[in-house]
Amino acid sequence: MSTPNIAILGSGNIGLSLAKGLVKAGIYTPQQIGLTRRNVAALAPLTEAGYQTTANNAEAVSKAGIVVLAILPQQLNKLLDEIKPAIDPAKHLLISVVSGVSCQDIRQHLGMDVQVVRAMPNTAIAIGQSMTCIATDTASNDNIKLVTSLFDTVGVSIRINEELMTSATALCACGIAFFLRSIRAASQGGTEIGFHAHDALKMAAQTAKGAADLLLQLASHPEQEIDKVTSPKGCTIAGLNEMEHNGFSSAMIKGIKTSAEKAGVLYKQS
Ligand SMILES: NC(=O)C1=CN([C@@H]2O[C@H](COP(=O)(O)OP(=O)(O)OC[C@H]3O[C@@H](n4cnc5c(N)ncnc54)[C@H](OP(=O)(O)O)[C@@H]3O)[C@@H](O)[C@H]2O)C=CC1
Ligand SMILES: O=C(O)[C@@H]1CCC=N1
Repeated sequence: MSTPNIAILGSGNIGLSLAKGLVKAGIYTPQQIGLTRRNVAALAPLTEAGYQTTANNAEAVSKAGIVVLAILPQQLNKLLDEIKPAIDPAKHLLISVVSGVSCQDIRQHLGMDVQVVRAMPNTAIAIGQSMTCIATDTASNDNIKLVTSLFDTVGVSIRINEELMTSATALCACGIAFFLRSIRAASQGGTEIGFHAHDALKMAAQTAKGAADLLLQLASHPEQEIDKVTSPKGCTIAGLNEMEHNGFSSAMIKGIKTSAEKAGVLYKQS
């Protein structure tokens, strides 16, 4: 079965990352992807690259089988009102990456029984390295498989219960920023102890990549790998303990909890 054409409504950070990731993975050609935003002129380079760009969401929906909602929570209701006349529940599958909005919220606003699957990717989707969490309430197994297979081409995906989607948002989608800030902080430390900024950043990023790969490739626990680094009376444990005295783990845990709480109210506050 060939994958239906896709319309990405909201071509911002995550919408464009998804489009680029799908093309890079060879699942779609740019010509099979519709991209929308109100300021369509900003999509000129994408138009040149062959994507179907328009400011008309309903038109994009009518040309697609899969419709990705990639706008901000506060922009969702207006967009749903706009595309409602173009949606055919027998033809369309909706994939929502919008944080804090349930499948039921979307069906309720549309007033129709269309199939909705939520996906929570992160921006590493642009390079095929997303951690994507997938959830639904009423979508068919075939459609869940279709969405999973799509996101499997642009990273790793897992299916979770829908009530955990706000937690997934914090840990994986926001998480990219948390780990990037950690790498940035490490590079700032590196510069203070003698490296040029660009060297320090490269060294910190590759070190972070190695740490992540140790866990993923060896399926080991972080503390098991940390124990291998911390020589008795050594410099690693001295640095690590200093970080913990300053609340390193605590700051990460509290930040993730705060993000999850915020993700849960984004739509209700909009
Ligand atoms: N950024 C991330 O890492 C992730 C984001 N998400 C979720 O994805 C969604 C989008 O986030 P993000 O990409 O960061 O946000 P952006 O603000 O970067 O992108 C939103 C895009 O939607 C467009 N837009 C707004 N209203 C409309 C409309 N009525 N019709 C068509 N396009 C419209 C905007 O362009 P214009 O103003 O020109 O219309 C903009 O390009 C959010 O719900 C977020 O929670 C999920 C996972 C990760
Ligand atoms: O910051 C946000 O609200 C969005 C959701 C996850 C990543 N970015």
